[in-house]
Amino acid sequence: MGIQLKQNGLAGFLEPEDLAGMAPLVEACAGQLARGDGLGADALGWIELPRRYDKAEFERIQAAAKKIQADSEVLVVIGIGGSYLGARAALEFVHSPLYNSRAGKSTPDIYFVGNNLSSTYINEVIELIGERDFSVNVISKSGTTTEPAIAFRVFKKLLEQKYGKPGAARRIYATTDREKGALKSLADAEGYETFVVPDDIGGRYSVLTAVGLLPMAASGIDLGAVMRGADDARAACAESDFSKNQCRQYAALRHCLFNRGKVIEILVNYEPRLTQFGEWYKQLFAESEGKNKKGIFPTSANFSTDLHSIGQFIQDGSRNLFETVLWCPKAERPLVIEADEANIDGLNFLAGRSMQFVNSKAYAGTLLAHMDGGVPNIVLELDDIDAYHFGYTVYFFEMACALSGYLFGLNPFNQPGVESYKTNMFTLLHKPGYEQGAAQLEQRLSQ
Ligand SMILES: O=P(O)(O)OC[C@H]1O[C@](O)(CO)[C@@H](O)[C@@H]1O
Repeated sequence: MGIQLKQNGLAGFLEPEDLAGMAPLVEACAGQLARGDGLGADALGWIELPRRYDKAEFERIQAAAKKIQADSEVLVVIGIGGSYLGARAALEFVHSPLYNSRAGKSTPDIYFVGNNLSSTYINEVIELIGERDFSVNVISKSGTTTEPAIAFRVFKKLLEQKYGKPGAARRIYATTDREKGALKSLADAEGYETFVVPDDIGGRYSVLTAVGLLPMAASGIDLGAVMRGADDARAACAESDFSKNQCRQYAALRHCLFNRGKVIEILVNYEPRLTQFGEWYKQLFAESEGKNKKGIFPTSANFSTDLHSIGQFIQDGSRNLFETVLWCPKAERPLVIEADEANIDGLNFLAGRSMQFVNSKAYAGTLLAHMDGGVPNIVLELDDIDAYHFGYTVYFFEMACALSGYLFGLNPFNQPGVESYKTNMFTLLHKPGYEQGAAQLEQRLSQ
């Protein structure tokens, strides 16, 4: 159960001493995290979360999910960044990227909005909801982020038109700060049920709080299994013997590769259910590591799909890449390739083979080809792609990311760089308090 780290894709790129040499540094970082005396120490609530989560709130989340399932055909989840990526990843990881279209499903369709500024997208979601009953889960730790705030205005109004103000209030669930922020004030004033993003857990580390758990529960995901997976990962990631701690080894290996000029990590999967997990991973590592002109640039690829697009570059382009492959040998729903009498497509050599067998050869063949092309591969093997492994994998990456940030000497729990675009956008929008400098920005744009 859990994740197995495989290093055969590193042969020829790293020596055993490389890993051994990193061990004391990683151990020192792990010690700082455990003692809480490193950078960003006020944001370490995620470390013990799988065993110390608020059980009363957990019950309330499940009760709210039951109510949503009973009175809504659609749940609109409003949030951006860490306030939506984890829930979306969970939905696809545990159910399917085709979750909303599944025949005979008794849980609500789930649409994610407030994660862009496209009016076309919002209008399309409104059309998709149509006359159906719906509820809204608005999620924002700060309670002030522009994208979800605009989307919430739209969907709040729709709910109020359809159900009246008190009826709408019974269909709005707000996940936000315990005390402060515009969303908390609004929720208190209007009487929405609220859930908490704990003070000591940052947005991108919040998927195992109400932020991710309410949408997961509404979709029928077994929250107990998610938290069991996360707690098993917590125990495995705390293992003091470096040779048995796969999370610490992963953090060490990616840092060794960075030191060899491999400054881009591609998180690869061979299963469409993992595509959104790649999106969640990108925010986790990019906001945590990408600062002070340091860090490994995180990106993701979906194979074999992307072998037919960016595969060329990975094989043969600039040699500053490494891959971390999330591989699951099992297919939850197998499919056997049948013989065909005419065999015009020449595929009868595969007759009787499972599609997963072909997938496994694509994985093995690609691993070797990319190694031959100069791209080292770390493999993280999952036994299954289910609720338990979602919790496990989330925690494993959260810990690896925190360790990696400390290895770079960074605070992995802030994101000061995200403010620059916001400041410019607010200035250009003439938001009160941001008027200064508008003319200068407009002049630069007109050049
Ligand atoms: O939950 P909030 O406060 O709306 O923030 C959403 C996202 O925006 C960011 O703060 C970046 O602007 C992310 O770190 C965060 O996950």
